[in-house]
Amino acid sequence: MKEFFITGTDTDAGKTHVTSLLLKLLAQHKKNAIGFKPLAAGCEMAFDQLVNADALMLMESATVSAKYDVINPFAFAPPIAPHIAAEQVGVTITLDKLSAAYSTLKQQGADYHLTEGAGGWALPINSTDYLYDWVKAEQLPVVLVVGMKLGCLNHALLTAAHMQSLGINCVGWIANQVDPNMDEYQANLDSLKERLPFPILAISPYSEQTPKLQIYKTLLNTLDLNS
Ligand SMILES: Nc1ncnc2c1ncn2[C@@H]1O[C@H](COP(=O)(O)OP(=O)(O)OP(=O)(O)O)[C@@H](O)[C@H]1O
Ligand SMILES: C[C@H](N)[C@H](N)CCCCCC(=O)O
Ligand SMILES: [Mg+2]
Repeated sequence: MKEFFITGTDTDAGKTHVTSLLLKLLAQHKKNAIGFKPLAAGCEMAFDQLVNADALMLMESATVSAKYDVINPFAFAPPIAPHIAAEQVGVTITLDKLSAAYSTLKQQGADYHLTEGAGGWALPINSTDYLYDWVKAEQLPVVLVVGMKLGCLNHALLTAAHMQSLGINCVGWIANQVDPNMDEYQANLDSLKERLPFPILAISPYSEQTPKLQIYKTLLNTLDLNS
């Protein structure tokens, strides 16, 4: 069984975009894979339940299916910080509840479990805990999606430094070109390659029509897709 937590430099960094591509890559290699979106804020009612576009996209890209609630156990309507949305409806998100939901996900028969975070790395889940506390408790290997835009150097380097301070195993990062007109894109990419303390796994070029990954060998090694 392999498992990864996909975090990002910020909300809209492209975590869902990249996680969906990773699930499709696993499908191409005939792997049983499932996505997990534990916390989703920004949901709509459909068939009497709140559903989130990220969770639906992960479900579409996965080879293993499961009921919606299993993929997305915490769903909130307003597109705001999840712990605030939870408080508004009297829900308390806890580390134990997240772990219980993750156990259920792991009973669905997948060999790969890709969990998408929410927002950036330092996401509060209640008044005292952060989503990274859960990542640490579960000892999940982490992939950092860097949304390539002005400001991403600071976000990426602070995220990496904080992960290191917690002893998190970040297996690598993926450059996601969210801004097709970013000035000095290549120089920024090189600056991150030089400074981030973990390897680049892939580049996700800007594409609205046919999203794809430029895969580095490090990604195939990380996902165990060499054979
Ligand atoms: N490589 C790309 N090319 C073109 N569009 C992209 C790319 N990556 C992301 N996008 C678009 O940018 C937006 C934000 O991406 P995405 O939803 O994956 O971010 P996120 O990190 O998952 O955000 P959230 O914190 O809400 O979960 C989406 O509309 C997505 O389609
Ligand atoms: C609504 C949005 N798309 C995400 N689902 C939640 C983003 C939370 C960001 C919290 C923060 O860091 O300020
Ligand atoms: Mg997302």
